[in-house]
Amino acid sequence: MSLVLDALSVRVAGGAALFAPLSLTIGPGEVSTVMGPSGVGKSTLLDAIAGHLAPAFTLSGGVTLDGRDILALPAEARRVGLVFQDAVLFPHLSVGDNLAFGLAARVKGRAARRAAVEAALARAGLAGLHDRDPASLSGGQRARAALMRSLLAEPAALLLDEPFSKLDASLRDEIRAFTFAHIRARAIPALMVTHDPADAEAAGGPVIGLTPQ
Ligand SMILES: Nc1ncnc2c1ncn2[C@@H]1O[C@H](COP(=O)(O)OP(=O)(O)OP(=O)(O)O)[C@@H](O)[C@H]1O
Repeated sequence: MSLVLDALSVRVAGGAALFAPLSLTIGPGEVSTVMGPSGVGKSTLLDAIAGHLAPAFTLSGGVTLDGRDILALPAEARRVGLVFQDAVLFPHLSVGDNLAFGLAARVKGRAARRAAVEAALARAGLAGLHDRDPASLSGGQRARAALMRSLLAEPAALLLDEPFSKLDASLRDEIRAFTFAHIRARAIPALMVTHDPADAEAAGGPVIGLTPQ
């Protein structure tokens, strides 16, 4: 599974491109990092790939995932997961129901869905917390649950927008290692936006500097 960007560029409708066209191939289990000045369009780049581009922008270039052109597809058909720093759990659902919300549609039947959620909770070190209220979890537990919810949807690629920046230092290393281990285990390509050079180093993949056009 590879994610390929071909001269991808975004412009404000009727205006100039935000950044120089970007071409990039991200292989299975690889995490490429995008860095660049504030406002250059890093979050907008991820939105464009995920299919959530605001109407104010227009897109040029191509994006393929596993050889399939995804730009013509609606967001929900792209199989691209997006994890961001403010990823929150739905407060009115239990922790387990939050994860079940992300569960791929192919998992049918109540018992099978419950088993898949329990297994994911255990993998995230959250065993026994199925029925808990999200507000009763620690910040690190919430971050792991939100990440698991994204992974349970079985995305074919994962986009990470400053995923660790709200975590305190003691948690950051743990969640970072957890996230990258899961990306490798699932052999999906990932693209991460960050301002933190330590994130890029831990990701281990290429670092791309996004430059204003
Ligand atoms: N709806 C909009 N209409 C016009 N311009 C917008 C709109 N939304 C965002 N922008 C502009 O698009 C540019 C890209 O924003 P974006 O959030 O992608 O930057 P970023 O590189 O992720 O920044 P940061 O590092 O600060 O998060 C910014 O200059 C922003 O002001």
